[in-house]
Amino acid sequence: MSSSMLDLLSFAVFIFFVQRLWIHFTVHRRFPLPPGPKGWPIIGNLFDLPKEKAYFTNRHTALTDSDLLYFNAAGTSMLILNSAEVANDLLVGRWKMYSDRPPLPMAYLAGVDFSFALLSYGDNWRKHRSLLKRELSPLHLPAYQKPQLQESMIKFLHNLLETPQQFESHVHLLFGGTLLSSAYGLSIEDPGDYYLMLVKEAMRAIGEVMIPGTYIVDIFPVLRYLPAWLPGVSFKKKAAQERVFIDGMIHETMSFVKKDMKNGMAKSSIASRQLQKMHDEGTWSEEEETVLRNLLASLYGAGTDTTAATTMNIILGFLLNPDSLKKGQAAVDAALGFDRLPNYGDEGKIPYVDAVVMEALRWQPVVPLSMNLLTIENADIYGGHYIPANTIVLENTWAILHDPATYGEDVDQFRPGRFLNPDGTLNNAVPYPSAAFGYGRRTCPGKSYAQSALWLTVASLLSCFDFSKPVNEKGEEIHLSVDYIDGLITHPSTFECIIRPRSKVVERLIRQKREQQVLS
Ligand code: HEM
Repeated sequence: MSSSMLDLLSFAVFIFFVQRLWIHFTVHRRFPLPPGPKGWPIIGNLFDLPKEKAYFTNRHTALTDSDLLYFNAAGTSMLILNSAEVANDLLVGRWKMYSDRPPLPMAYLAGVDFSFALLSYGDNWRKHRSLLKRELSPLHLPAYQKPQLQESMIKFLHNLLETPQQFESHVHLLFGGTLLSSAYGLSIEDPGDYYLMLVKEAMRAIGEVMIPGTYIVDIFPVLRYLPAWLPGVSFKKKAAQERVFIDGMIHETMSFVKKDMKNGMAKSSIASRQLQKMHDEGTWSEEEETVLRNLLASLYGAGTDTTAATTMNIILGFLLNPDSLKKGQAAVDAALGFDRLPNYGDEGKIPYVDAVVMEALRWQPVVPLSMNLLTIENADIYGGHYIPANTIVLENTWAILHDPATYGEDVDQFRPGRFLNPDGTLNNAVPYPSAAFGYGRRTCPGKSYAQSALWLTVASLLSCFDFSKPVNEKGEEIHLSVDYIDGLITHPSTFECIIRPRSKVVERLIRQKREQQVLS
């Protein structure tokens, strides 16, 4: 290294420490960091970070009078927001500073940088978001997505009738299959479908390269420039292996649509409609197609496990609180009678169904510690506390939705009735659990789609089936012991449930509808 380079480097180090000292003696004296456990030199709170159920632990570690909890994980600042008030103040009120995503070097090496959900906030993100809005806004749902969900629901109910013990797999097929059909026009008939396996493999790969703290390149990003043959750089080999599945999902699905469009056989889908629109309006370009392709590839991952896990929570809620099942069935029967299945024309007419959806989103939020949002360049001062630049901000959705002051003392129970007035109408004084979908600019763009999908699922399950706990050889109910599996999306561990059609009439209705569907 030349002496001028060394001089420059020494100067940069000098400036860095002067800046640190200045912050320490001026800013921190007036504005301390938010409360948090006292850390060790250099490693800070690295060993204080909860290894599992962080959302729960963070709420309970939060120091008395503050809803902020601060960790310094070996130099990386992390801030947990434990109340709706601070989440609103920062993520909504100061969205310009709190809408980014942190860099994920390992995930990028494996090709996950395609994902809309991980894009940095800016023009490219806006382009993706407005395209999605065209297809998933509440205004557009009735044209394409709702008829699609209605179709898939018949297949789902029929599957439950045939093999009720495989209900978990049927739930995944319902939401995954519908999204693949909506996005690409794919008809997914069974869990072994080629495209379904392709996206599932890609999801597994994405999950593996995004496990925090697993790959050294995530701690020292500069290592990504080293050649793969060097010792200690095996993460590059792993990234290349997983990239095959991830690229496969992005490209093969889109190739399927383009081939069918060329042959004039393409079914209506987001891909076919948007590609056709680009060609009709003369706006097609490689770049526009890439935006569409990457956006669509993000939907399965963001939309399947979230809705499926919420549905599993609903079934679990019915088992743990059979009274909610009885009340729900009575409400659906009163609105529909006994000679037809629910449809979207019934939306808004059965408050108990809305209450079940809201309660499931609140009771076990499937993203309990919402994704990371990062202050971009600037530090911030909030509530008398100094928040350093580049802080990873995590919103504790679980804590927000388990606040007894908002939802009552029995927040840990599944009780849809908390959202209802005594006369059975919706009680607007109890807030909708919107925190389940995030705050600010990065709030979930699939919210309306998810709500509609869950609404029809709940109405259909209540109308058609009975759910009960499994029994032992003496006919006694077996105690349900269900744990929650942490991950990008939290879901209940596998549990058993007895599912039976409520009547011969409903059984016949489902079979008739399915037969018509297969013949058409
Ligand atoms: C019960 C169902 C769902 C829940 C609870 C849920 C929740 C969330 C949450 C908490 C976020 C992060 C928000 C933030 O960063 O602050 C998110 C982002 C996202 N969700 Fe959902 N989601 C659901 C269903 C869906 C569906 C069905 C789709 C698509 C059809 C979808 C697409 C997305 C996308 C693309 C993002 C990334 C947005 C961005 O980064 O700008 N989600 N969702």
